[in-house]
Amino acid sequence: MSGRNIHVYSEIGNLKTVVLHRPGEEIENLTPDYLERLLFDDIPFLKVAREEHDNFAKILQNNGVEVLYLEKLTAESVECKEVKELFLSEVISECGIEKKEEIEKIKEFLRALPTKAMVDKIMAGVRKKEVGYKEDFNEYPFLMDPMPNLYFTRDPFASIGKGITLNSMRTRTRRRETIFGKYIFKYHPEFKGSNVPLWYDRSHQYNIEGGDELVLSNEILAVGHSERTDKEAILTMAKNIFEAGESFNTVLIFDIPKIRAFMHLDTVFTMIDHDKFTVHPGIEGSLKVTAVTFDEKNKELIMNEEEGSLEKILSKYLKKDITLIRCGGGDRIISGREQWNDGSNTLAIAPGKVVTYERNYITNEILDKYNVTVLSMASSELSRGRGGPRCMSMPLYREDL
Ligand SMILES: NC(=[NH2+])NCCC[C@H](N)C(=O)O
Repeated sequence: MSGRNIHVYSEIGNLKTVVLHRPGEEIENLTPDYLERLLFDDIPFLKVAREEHDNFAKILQNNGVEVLYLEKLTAESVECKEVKELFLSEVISECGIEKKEEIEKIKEFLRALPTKAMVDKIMAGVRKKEVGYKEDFNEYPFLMDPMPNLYFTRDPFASIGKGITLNSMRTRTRRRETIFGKYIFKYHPEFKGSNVPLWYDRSHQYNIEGGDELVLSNEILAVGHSERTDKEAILTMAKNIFEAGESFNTVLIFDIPKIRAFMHLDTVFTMIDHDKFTVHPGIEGSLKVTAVTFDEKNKELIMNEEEGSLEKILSKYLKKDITLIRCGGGDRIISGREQWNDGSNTLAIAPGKVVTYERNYITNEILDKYNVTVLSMASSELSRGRGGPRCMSMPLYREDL
């Protein structure tokens, strides 16, 4: 089976391969009691969420993108007995079960399933009654929590250059999601031989999430210091990338407000063409940008705080005039509404060709006026998880510009 490589040196190069996760039974395991802890604002109707997601996949496939599914890649990675045992032990060890008897029961229950069904069940969560325990109505029903955020494949691991960051997620509910990427890149028949370099590892103390990681060019990265990502993690990742001799020579750290609406940099800022970005006006006034470079001789990072407007800073580093397209046109109400529904979270599948949510029709009309090709999709149910088309996708291969 031929090896696959990671190759992502821009946000806009023709997208050739992407990882998605089709919303699973984990969505049906959401209830009001746990919505906040599980990072959802409402309970999606799974049937419709799947229809919307299938349409998303079809848009990509109709535009020449190979769609891989996280759940299938994981099942293919843990098929062999030894790896499956390692995987089961790691997944169970991180779900907070303490009693040895419960650990053995849930391991036996999962081991007995066909591999793909086992992966689907781990993602969906395991209830106490599924392994033979009595459930009182008022007690917590899960032995293993559901992972409803898995369809936001942008965050647990992120492709940069030839490698990935295997991320250390901020919240407990999303931490186990990174185990899937760990086993795919270590054991999947099409990846294990590629020795994909890790620019960051899930075991590291400081947090970083993929929604904060943007590849602006083959030299420049932009990373959000956000509600979910620590500056220390960005610096560790930067040093690993610089020392590996990749083509990147600068990491721009965007210090953005630490609030849920702006949870990741890509909720307020995405690249859509060689010289165009969408941006939420809510970050422009207070934005602080720090440029991180590398002193090869002393093997040290150098940090310089950038002055001036976002356009000026981007123009300086991308060496071209930059246009910022404000989500919602800059109107306080429209921008607020459309940013909340991920109007700034565009996925570029080619230069000037993006996937967006149809509900953000004002921003879409503005993009059209800038000659951006907009492929819009319904998202009434998907939006309840508070993520957009970029959140729901992790590129593995983009053609160079
Ligand atoms: N790249 C992104 N903007 N991801 C959005 C993730 C949404 C998810 N409910 C969370 O809070 O983590």
